[in-house]
Amino acid sequence: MSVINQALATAARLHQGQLTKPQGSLGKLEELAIWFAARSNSAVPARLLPAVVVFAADHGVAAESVSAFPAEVTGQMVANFVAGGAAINVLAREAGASLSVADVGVASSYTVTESGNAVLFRVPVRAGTANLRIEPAMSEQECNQAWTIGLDRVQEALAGGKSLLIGGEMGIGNTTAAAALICALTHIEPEKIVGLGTGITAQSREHKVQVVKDALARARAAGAVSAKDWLVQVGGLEIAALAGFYTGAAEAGIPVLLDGFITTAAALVAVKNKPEVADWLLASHCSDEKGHGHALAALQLEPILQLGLRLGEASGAALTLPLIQSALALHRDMATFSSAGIATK
Ligand SMILES: Cc1cc2ncn([C@H]3O[C@H](COP(=O)(O)O)[C@@H](O)[C@H]3O)c2cc1C
Ligand SMILES: O=C(O)c1cccnc1
Repeated sequence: MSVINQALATAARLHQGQLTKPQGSLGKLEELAIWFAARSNSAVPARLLPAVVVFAADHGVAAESVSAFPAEVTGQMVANFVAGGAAINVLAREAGASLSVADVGVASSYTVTESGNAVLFRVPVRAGTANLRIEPAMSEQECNQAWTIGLDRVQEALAGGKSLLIGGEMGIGNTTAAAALICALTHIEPEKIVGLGTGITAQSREHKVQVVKDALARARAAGAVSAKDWLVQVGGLEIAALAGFYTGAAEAGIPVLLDGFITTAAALVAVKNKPEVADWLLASHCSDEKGHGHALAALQLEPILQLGLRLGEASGAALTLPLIQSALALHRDMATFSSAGIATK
């Protein structure tokens, strides 16, 4: 596991104090620049080279009517990513981030026409998870296989010189799996965590709460204890790949920008599995999904934005990139009091 460099943080803080502005006047942007300095090789880090990887997979629990959309949408959206028409295609392009999609377990067949800005890796572990309400979502071996796909994506990003990793997800039914994981790992009750996902009714949400309660009771009876046990029992293939992705990023010493509810559930798994992963995580936004704020608080993360988003796909993280790049540009390019000949206090 890579360790963060406190000496660079101190040097970056000193540098901030010399820039031509009242100290602290750039608020959170100052803290962001210092945060990145501690996770780079310089007190004044270079512009970030961000990579977005969207992990896609299906969920057997979709059979329980927990989503407003049918399961086929997962594969159809993968085709949309490759064609360039999804929100994340637009946002990654705007932010200058590379975009790839990893199919780690889409159940339906889909046809792709490569015309957009996303590269597709077809590496399905199985055709979607099993229904986590009634049986383990996947086997331990399948979970490890999905986790390793996340690690592989980090290696590719490293080889490409990327300096910030963003994971996204696509998988109809995955707010149910994410909610179950968050409940299991934070001991917060499902009523506080289960949300509306793609836009189910309040009545459907009550049913979704019961599905999560049943899944938790079943998994507990099956002897789930560790974060990885819970991932096998109530997780998802894309969530396992994301947890591997975050763990690999921390091992390689590359900062991670989290997205919404599902990616935060994956981060919880990664951190409960290896607490040092937490040092490398930054929260982009707090989504409108009911339990997201609780999950971020459990990770002691403060989101940068709160825009009422509830999309996923890494959209919130991509939207935060321009702010982060601005924070680093200010840190890098502003004049100092002495270079500009400006009187100090
Ligand atoms: C067209 C469309 C595009 C999406 N992009 C992300 N999601 C988001 O919605 C899903 C989770 O919500 P639930 O648990 O209610 O199914 C995930 O696929 C997530 O990424 C989408 C959903 C839809 C319908
Ligand atoms: O918070 C999210 O990432 C989210 C919320 C609803 C649906 N999909 C994703």
